[in-house]
Amino acid sequence: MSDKSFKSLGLSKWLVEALNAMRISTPTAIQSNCIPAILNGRDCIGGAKTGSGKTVAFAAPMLTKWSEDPSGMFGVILTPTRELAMQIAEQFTALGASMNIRICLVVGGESIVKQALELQKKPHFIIATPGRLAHHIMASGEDTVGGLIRTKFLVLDEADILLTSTFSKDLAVCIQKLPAKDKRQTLLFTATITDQVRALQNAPTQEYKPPLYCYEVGTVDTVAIPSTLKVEYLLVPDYVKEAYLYQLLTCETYKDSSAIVFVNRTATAEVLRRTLRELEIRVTSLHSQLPQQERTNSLQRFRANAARVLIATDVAARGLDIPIVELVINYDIPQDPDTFIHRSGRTARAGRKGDAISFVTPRDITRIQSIEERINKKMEKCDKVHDTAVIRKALTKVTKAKRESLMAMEKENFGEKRRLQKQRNIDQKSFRN
Ligand SMILES: Nc1ncnc2c1ncn2[C@@H]1O[C@H](COP(=O)(O)OP(=O)(O)OP(=O)(O)O)[C@@H](O)[C@H]1O
Repeated sequence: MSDKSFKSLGLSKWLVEALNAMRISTPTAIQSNCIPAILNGRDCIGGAKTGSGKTVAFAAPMLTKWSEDPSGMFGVILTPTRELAMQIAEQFTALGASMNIRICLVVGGESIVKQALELQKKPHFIIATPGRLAHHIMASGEDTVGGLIRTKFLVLDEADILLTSTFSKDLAVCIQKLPAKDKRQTLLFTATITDQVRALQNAPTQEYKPPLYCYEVGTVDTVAIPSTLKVEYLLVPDYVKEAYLYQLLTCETYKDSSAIVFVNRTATAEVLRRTLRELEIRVTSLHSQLPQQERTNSLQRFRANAARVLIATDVAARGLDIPIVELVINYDIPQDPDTFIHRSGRTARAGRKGDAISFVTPRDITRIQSIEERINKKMEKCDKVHDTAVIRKALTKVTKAKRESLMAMEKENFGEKRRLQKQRNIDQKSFRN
């Protein structure tokens, strides 16, 4: 937190009131540094840890400028996942409610026709995943996407991943429809600034103009995770991972905690969801193989605490802001240390405490070392599950539940080889739209 007020940073009075109504009254470091620069017309790279208020850092100055001239399409905000786009759209809607703000959500899995009709009404802000916005640009007429040429702002939220090859084609289509780099402001935000993002400061590209104002709070050379986040590991033999998970979720410390369990594959998410449900844990799941309506419902149930545990792939790793989450479990260790930072950052947000526990099998040692090096912190050994007799007792129950889950999945043809292959492919592309 800083000693400045939002008003002294130059935000409009109506917006300061809207922020205060959400109990956001003292700017965080990223906010007090980036808001004046953006209001001054600068392009900006903003790097700060997970849960440190980056959304307000880019939204508030844009909303202030928009309210001075609230006409036409004003800003485009691109994010890697549908759920994150939905969350940002909700925040913009809430902040701009008193000013009759018009927001259009453009994400995969929803009606293209409905989105095209909304785009024709010239919303003030478009919050989109690159794949679906690119689709509209290529498939719709000027009456739908023509207004994009007058937008004043482009935001890349989770900029590091949006600048990777996964998104490059779609991003290029979107950018080519926006005003040239000198005629718009470009804002890039992430908790994990990569060299590729940082390089934009010095090297002009066709799409981005230096010099950018670049502000990084504690993401380089210091610990890259929030100070309120406790990181621990649990050594787990591969064949009893489910029993350890059950033990951890039902141990004295976490038996009532909201938890997200991250896995690397959709098939694992499905087995775990069914197994834990058999074991009477209130569980739901989020991954790219679910229909969009189910994804949305699942997340809503978890946000509302109707489900206590969310089993998720990396579609849930970035940006999601669910204050009740107290525990993140890395059931599978991610390959990229930055993914660990984003996953773990689903807890310990905005100064709250949270725990991230990683299940480590002998195969994962190298990955854990890379993560510790990246976050600049050693993980401590988790002492919540250590009694082998207890694990052995749980094992019988958990093995039975898992067997029943697998049988049910087989009956529903979930285990079919071709389908699993498709899942693997889609899972790799799960960020695309
Ligand atoms: N100045 C503030 N004071 C108190 N709470 C704040 C402030 N700014 C933002 N918040 C709250 O902090 C939480 C985290 O903010 P936000 O989601 O923007 O984090 P983030 O930095 O984008 O994280 P991530 O890297 O995970 O996307 C939100 O619930 C938000 O409402």
